[in-house]
Amino acid sequence: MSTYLSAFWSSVSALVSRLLETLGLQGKEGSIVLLGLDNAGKTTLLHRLQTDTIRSFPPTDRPTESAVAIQLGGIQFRVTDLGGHEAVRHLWSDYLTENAAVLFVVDAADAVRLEEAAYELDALLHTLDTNIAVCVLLNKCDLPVAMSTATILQILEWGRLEQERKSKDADSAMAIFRISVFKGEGYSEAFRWIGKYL
Ligand SMILES: Nc1nc2c(ncn2[C@@H]2O[C@H](COP(=O)(O)OP(=O)(O)OP(=O)(O)O)[C@@H](O)[C@H]2O)c(=O)[nH]1
Ligand SMILES: [Mg+2]
Repeated sequence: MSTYLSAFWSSVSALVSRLLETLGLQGKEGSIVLLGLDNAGKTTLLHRLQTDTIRSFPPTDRPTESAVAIQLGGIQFRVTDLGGHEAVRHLWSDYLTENAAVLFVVDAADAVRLEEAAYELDALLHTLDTNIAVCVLLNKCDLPVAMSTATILQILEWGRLEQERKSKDADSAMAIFRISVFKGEGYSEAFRWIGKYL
């Protein structure tokens, strides 16, 4: 019986490996930089990825790098969490190396600061190499006051940002996902997307 079981599991794992290979995700490694305004939820996300638990953190002042194995895609990511408050945003540019992808986290429930987030995203895209994939995460979608995607896209001027990047490089990649770190929703899809560009 146990021989049957172990044969079964080894064929399941072979099947999963083949599937990941087909998806181009097997054995991949990449580095990701977490950016976005202070209080967006970057450190909470990194901690959830590492431990699948939620806890609170003081604002990040020093960049923190962690290796995180994302189970879903079978990809090993190195994630660097940077502080988002204004005084430390100048550090962002030091981490935008060519093999990194950017996760830009936005607090979808903070209407007051959405324009500030829009300004920073715009500024980032102006300095960023077009071969660096940019994935915007609209976090805190568990809150009833979270804004609709349509409203956020309009305030971020997403259409213009996309057009400007595409006009510089037709192959440039950017995408946007609604997530809730608290509920554990949305970010697996985002990592799966970003995995294609590492
Ligand atoms: N409702 C809700 N709150 C969240 C979620 N994710 C994070 N938060 C809260 O948002 C606040 C800020 O989280 P942090 O992860 O410290 O934010 P940060 O982006 O790392 O901030 P800096 O380090 O200052 O740049 C905390 O109170 C978190 O508990 C979420 O999915 N839903
Ligand atoms: Mg932080």
